Amino acid sequence: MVSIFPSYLAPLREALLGRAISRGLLELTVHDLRAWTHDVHQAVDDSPYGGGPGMVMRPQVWGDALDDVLAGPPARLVVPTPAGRPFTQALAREFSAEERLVFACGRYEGIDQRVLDDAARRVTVDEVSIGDYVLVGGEVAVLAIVEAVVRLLPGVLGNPRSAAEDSFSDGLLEGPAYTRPEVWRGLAVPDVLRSGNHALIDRWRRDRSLERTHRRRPDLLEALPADALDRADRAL
Ligand SMILES: COc1ccc(Cn2ccc3ccc(-c4cc(N)[nH]n4)cc32)cc1
Repeated sequence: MVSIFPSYLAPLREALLGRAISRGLLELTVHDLRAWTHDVHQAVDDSPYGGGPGMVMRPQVWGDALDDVLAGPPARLVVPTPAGRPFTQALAREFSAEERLVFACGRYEGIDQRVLDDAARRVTVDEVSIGDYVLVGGEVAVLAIVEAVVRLLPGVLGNPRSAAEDSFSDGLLEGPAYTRPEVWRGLAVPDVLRSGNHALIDRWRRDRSLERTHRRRPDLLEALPADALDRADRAL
């Protein structure tokens, strides 16, 4: 990863991801973009051609940085931007199959487009958005993307079932989850979950997922392949 705020990416070395690194399941290197500046002010930005608010990150510094960081085994360059294509669970799976990913964290109003155009001559460049809202820089997006990708790597999650079955894997939202106590502040756990009847439990969970998806994300239902919903689903 390349950033002018390398410490913003320190959380990637905590908890589950930190353990995955110490277990050798993945390697993480964070570079400070300013290492590739040569002027005393270590300038990384300049005014935008055509005018407009804010500053744009200079191509020379990013070009030199990516020349070095992209050298070595083939990598895919991931560049978070509000103007990117949506980052989805499908793209997370695609990224998780890559041997090497390089993340360019922009700041200001973004990176001079020629940096991405030049990189695209050598590697696959993915400009991705993590949602329809504007952040201040790419680091938070990289934290989200890396977490979504690394949890899919074999051995990272204690329970591999959870990655295979988590929401968005079957195209629906996760339903409600419960644990002890059976009654908490007058609220009881749905009886079916304590029935031990796993066919009934699976049906109940599927119904809750369908209901929630229908209520909160009807777009996901529309996107389901025709054969994804069985007769019982449709009866809901
Ligand atoms: C209007 O154009 C703008 C362009 C960039 C910015 C700030 N900024 C600079 C680099 C950078 C990288 C990613 C993102 C981002 C990604 C998502 N999903 N939201 N925001 C934001 C970023 C503000 C405004």
